[in-house]
Amino acid sequence: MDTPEATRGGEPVIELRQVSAELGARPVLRGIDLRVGRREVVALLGANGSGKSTAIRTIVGQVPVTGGEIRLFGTPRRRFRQWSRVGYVPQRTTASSGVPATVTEVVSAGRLARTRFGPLRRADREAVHHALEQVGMAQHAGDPVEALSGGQHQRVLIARALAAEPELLIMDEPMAGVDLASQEVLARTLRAQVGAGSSVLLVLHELGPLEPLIDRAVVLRDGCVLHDGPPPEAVGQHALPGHDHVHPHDPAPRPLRSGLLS
Ligand SMILES: Nc1ncnc2c1ncn2[C@@H]1O[C@H](COP(=O)(O)OP(=O)(O)OP(=O)(O)O)[C@@H](O)[C@H]1O
Repeated sequence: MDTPEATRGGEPVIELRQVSAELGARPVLRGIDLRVGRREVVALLGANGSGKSTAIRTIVGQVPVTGGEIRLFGTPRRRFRQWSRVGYVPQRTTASSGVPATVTEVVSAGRLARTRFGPLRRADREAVHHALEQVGMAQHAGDPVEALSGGQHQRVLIARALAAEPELLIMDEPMAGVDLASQEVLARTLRAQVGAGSSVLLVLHELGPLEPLIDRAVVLRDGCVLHDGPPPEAVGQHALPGHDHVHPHDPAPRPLRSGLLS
């Protein structure tokens, strides 16, 4: 009989087995396997449209699966309810979703999974403040989010995910369209989270400043897993032909040479 993963100390925090998903009747994920172990940092890479965001969104329940199975902390996702254990940073869209709110209000929303939608107590307010400090935004606590730069807004979204003190962070392109200073802050924040024992799954276009943190890379192409193993640099970019990659979130899209990532 197989030894259960949990008793080997390797219970995955995320496990996708042969997961398929469709968007608008179009197959976008075509049977992907993806595993994130406890304390592991996994980068999900691939060209535009390869299915990275869709994979992430199936995990957090925003896109239904048409086949296969997803487990979170060993529980089938359909039955998973412990969302305070998961911090999710969606792909950044507009600065404020049109709703007037302060930085503190947005970050406090991330705490609701812990308060079960009750009022924030002192420990909750402290957690919100700590999350803002981690991303270097405490001095902007009372600012309207509409007034923030793209990088500052991204830091706020990350603070919102951290406010629940999650064990698992799922981030969709946290570095996209973010200025260098904010990238450094995000890298530092992630380092601290990983040091404290968090597990991380993040969509990236380039490993960039996060490279030293990445344990493993899963590369998607056309909704299938093309590579699962060491990050691309380690397997040799030249071994796999690249092509120009245009980032959709860049204000002025420019081609990047990204080898295996394209
Ligand atoms: N609502 C939708 N309806 C139909 N097709 C969609 C929808 N959203 C995305 N798609 C298509 O699904 C495919 C996968 O999209 P997805 O956003 O998962 O890719 P991605 O790898 O995250 O790309 P990017 O790097 O551009 O963010 C793309 O071809 C996209 O055009």
